Amino acid sequence: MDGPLPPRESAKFIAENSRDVSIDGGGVRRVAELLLAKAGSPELRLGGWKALHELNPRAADEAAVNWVFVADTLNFSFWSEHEEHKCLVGHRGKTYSGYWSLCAAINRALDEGIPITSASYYATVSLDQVRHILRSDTDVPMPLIEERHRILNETGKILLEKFEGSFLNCVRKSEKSAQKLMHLVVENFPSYRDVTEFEGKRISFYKRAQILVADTWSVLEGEGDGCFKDISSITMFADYRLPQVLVHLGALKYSEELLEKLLKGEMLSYGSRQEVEIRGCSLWCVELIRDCLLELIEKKGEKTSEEINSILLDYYLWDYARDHRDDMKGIPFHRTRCIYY
Ligand SMILES: Nc1nc2c(c(CN[C@H]3C=C[C@H](O)[C@@H]3O)cn2[C@@H]2O[C@H](COP(=O)(O)O)[C@@H](O)[C@H]2O)c(=O)[nH]1
Repeated sequence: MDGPLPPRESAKFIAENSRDVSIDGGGVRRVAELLLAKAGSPELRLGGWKALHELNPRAADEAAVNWVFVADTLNFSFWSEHEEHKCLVGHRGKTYSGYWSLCAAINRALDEGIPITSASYYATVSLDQVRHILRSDTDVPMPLIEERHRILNETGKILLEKFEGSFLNCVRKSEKSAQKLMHLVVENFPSYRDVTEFEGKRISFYKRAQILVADTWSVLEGEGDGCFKDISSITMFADYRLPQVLVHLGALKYSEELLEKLLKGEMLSYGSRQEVEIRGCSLWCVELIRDCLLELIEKKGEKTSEEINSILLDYYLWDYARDHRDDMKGIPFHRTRCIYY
């Protein structure tokens, strides 16, 4: 049986058949114009991954690559029932929520001498130890702790068996191809298989596999083993924040019925029609924004030092969503509880 449609083709197919989610051409252009003003700035450059985020590793060595691997293996489902009542992690004097609470917990464990980024450790780490490592400073634990424990054991064992315990060996097997690395990850690590059905077709988003490739490219600063010749083939990462910010910016629109459902906080199951439409249209929307932005840069005759790709647009929009949390209060994010994003 041949594999699912790749993410970009999946997104195009979904956008062409979507009922409750649509892309707004005028909104796409306005977002591209917003980003044009940022072209060349640190927020839209590869170096921003380290420069703008103090929890990300500074180094570009094997340990840093293995830090990225364990972070992206657990990079899912941080949203809480009530926004004001959520998991928080304090680290070196600052308090972090959401995805950053995971990174803070990883760095806190390393500071405590717990080798959480070593496969030989997390392949057999116990549930109680994982509860301790990911502990919250509030009475709200990080969601899906049992799943995180199961995935750590499963992933650690595979990394030991197939890649001598280091994700850098998996990166080297990709021979500097982002696509090959993405496929190596989904073929070998079951928790990364973000695949579902839409209108009778098998489709894929591979959100965590794609962000793993992107973060590997970023932590290696696009050099050496991280110099992926096809890095621009990686799409944005279909999570629950990007749709929210794209709706806020007017590039994506929900039907009345869907908006009402989301405002009530109703859950959407992974793989349900509306959840797939939200993720697929968001992905396709960012592809259109990138095309429009590259056109505007071309027209302006501006040569940006680095090629703008969907990864850098995604990072920018995700950080934008973080920085504009209050402005976005009226726009609901979709609530799906799963291990894929
Ligand atoms: N599309 C997209 N989704 C991303 C990220 C990241 C972290 N990447 C940062 C790290 C280094 C780089 O500099 C990036 O800035 C996490 N997520 C997803 O968001 C959700 C968590 O959201 P909240 O509850 O607000 O923390 C959850 O689904 C998580 O999987 C991204 O970049 N793009």
